[in-house]
Amino acid sequence: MTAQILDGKATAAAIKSDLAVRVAALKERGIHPGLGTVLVGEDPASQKYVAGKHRDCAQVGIASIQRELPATATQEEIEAVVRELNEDPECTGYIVQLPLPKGIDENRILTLMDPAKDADGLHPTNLGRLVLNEPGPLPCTPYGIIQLLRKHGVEINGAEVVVIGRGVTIGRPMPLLLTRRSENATVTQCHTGTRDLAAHLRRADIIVAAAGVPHLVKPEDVKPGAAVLDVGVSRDENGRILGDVHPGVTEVAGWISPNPGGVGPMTRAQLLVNVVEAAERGVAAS
Ligand SMILES: Nc1nc2c(c(=O)[nH]1)N[C@@H](CN(C=O)c1ccc(C(=O)N[C@@H](CCC(=O)O)C(=O)O)cc1)CN2
Repeated sequence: MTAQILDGKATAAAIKSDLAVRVAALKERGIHPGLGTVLVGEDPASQKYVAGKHRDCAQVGIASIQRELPATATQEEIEAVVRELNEDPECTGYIVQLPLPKGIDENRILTLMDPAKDADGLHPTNLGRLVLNEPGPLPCTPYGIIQLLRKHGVEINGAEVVVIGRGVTIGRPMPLLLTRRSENATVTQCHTGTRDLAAHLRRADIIVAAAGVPHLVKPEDVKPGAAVLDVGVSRDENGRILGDVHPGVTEVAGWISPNPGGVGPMTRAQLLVNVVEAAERGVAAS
């Protein structure tokens, strides 16, 4: 068996062309969505991701607001930029690119954001809304993964899903989304304390690998026909991406997300969905 491709690039392109129409409709009503990004330091991967987010904005007609600080920026300097974006009427939603440099209190920065402008769905209020099943922005990578599965007709309802990882952007929120009634999956969360990862993987209909450990998911541990989402990003000595999924898994799985070209573009598309939905909610409330 050779796995079918969960094509994030094509799926994200379709989402973005729908968003372009919605942005045009908002502009006709005098609403001009603008996405802000806060990038601290010179990490080449983060610079690339942020540049991609602004390229996407240009494609759908969302204005871009970019704030860059050096790696030496203090907690107070970053907080000042967050306060400034909270007040900026041109910025209808924004993100703080993670990770922040060592020594910076990331949770304090996220908490300081105006939850109504949190385009990442990572503010404690918005994570709380997710737990309570109330409307709000959804964390971009987890919701991008759900959309990727839905658009390719992969059955989530009743599926046994293994999520590997427990970070704030993916591992923590992913099970919350998958266990909503609308998705209805059964989730096992694995992490560095899991005793027998392979035993869990072998039972999974869907695997979300977000550990950041190159080739952690091996072909012999994947159930034939399973859907495998490769979220991990490590780099080889030439800067090329090494995913969490061993290339041999393609011969066993039913579905596989390429990396690059899978979950990354979906993360960016979902970010724009959050910006547009927040603007539309504003219209509905006015
Ligand atoms: N504030 C946030 N920080 C981070 C998040 C997040 O959701 N919010 N997630 C990741 C990084 N990320 C988003 O910012 C992200 C990762 C990957 C991509 C992407 O388009 N990847 C391309 C490949 C790019 C390359 O060659 O390196 C792909 O997969 O095709 C976009 C965004 C951590 N930080």
